[in-house]
Amino acid sequence: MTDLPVTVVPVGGGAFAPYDVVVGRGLLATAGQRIAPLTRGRTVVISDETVAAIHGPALSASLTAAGVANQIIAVPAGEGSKSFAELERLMDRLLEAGLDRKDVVVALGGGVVGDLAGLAAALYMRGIDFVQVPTTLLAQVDSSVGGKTAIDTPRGKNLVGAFHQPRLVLADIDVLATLPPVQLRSGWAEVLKHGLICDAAFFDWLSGDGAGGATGDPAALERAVVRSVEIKTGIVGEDEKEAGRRALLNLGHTFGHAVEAELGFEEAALAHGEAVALGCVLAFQYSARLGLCDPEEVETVDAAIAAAGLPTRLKQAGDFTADALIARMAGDKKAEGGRLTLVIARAIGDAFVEKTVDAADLKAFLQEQGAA
Ligand SMILES: NC(=O)c1ccc[n+]([C@@H]2O[C@H](COP(=O)([O-])OP(=O)(O)OC[C@H]3O[C@@H](n4cnc5c(N)ncnc54)[C@H](O)[C@@H]3O)[C@@H](O)[C@H]2O)c1
Ligand SMILES: O=C(O)C(=O)C[C@@H](O)[C@H](O)[C@H](O)COP(=O)(O)O
Ligand SMILES: [Zn+2]
Repeated sequence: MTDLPVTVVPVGGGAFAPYDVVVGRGLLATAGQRIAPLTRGRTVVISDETVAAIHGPALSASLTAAGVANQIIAVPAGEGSKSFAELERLMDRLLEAGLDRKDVVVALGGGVVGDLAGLAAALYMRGIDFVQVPTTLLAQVDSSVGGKTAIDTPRGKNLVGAFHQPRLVLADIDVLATLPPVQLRSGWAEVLKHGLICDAAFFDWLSGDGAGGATGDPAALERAVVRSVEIKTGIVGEDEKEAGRRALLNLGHTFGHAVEAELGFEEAALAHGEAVALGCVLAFQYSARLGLCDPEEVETVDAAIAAAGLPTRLKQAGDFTADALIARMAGDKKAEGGRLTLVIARAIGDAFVEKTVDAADLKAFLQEQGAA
């Protein structure tokens, strides 16, 4: 096993089997040794074409060295792969590979691969185990942890899915070195979100001394990943299936998902984290409009998000009508009986779920923000 220090964040406390999130450097090279005990000597690695070409060989060699026979199935890179069509192709390839119920699959990639492979694992023979090896910042800080798996439909984001927790998560900070800058920024948005939800001191650090993480500083990235995972696992351990507190992790997402759905998933014009960044600014602006949050706090949020090179204005994402955005928001999974639900905030680090959002007021707000 590697001599490099790692941080192990245990996930548990819920109704699911506990597992570890291991964060550190050089983890890909020793991944085989960590994954081998979970397998019966073989696995299928699910990746996307970009990640498979860059990091597939190292993972494959590590598995082989640990005595785990392996093959890689690669789906096209991008949000378009979170689709029924790609799920069907993937299920068929898993069946063709001859996996049985005791086999384990490994997801090597960003949130798209993790969400798709996780759902495939949840469905394959009614559920087999899977391991997450996240290769984007977003996947390391967020999507690989907590067991939400899903595909999109033209009607909206993540509307078909399952809760299916991984057996193990291996977050190797070194793989982030090959990530395009836009993807680092996108992941940084979910990191900032964690601070905005419940840790003002973390948010201060992210906007100050830790800001280099947004452009790839490995030490800042490692600290940001560890703290994000601690925050997320703390919430998921209490509320796996989003009966209550887990909805906080959706800060920025009701607006963000509406924007993503309006833009379309096939050729996603905006990365998920970019949409979330914009959504967080809108959530804080709306909180100030309701008189809940000090406008100065909104400016601080706006400035930190803009400084990370992330969008803060609706017009930066495209042209939208308020009615279309509200229709999308009403179809969000948090909405109950058609009632709009939003995660808003009293202050940085103090977000809460608001279940009675006035549609007419929200429409006026979106129009003030540039929607038609
Ligand atoms: N399940 C959850 O809890 C959860 C949480 C947050 C986001 N998500 C979902 O995650 C998805 C977004 O994930 P993402 O931002 O990781 O996008 P992604 O998986 O599409 O990856 C972004 C791009 O980076 C490339 N890439 C990945 N790792 C790389 C590396 N190390 N080097 C070079 N290129 C690399 C990919 O090929 C892709 O082109 C969205 O669908 C979102 O809904 C899910
Ligand atoms: O883990 C969660 O819970 C989250 O909400 C994390 C989000 O960042 C993530 O994008 C998630 O996929 C959104 O979930 P959804 O239920 O709104 O589709
Ligand atoms: Zn998200």
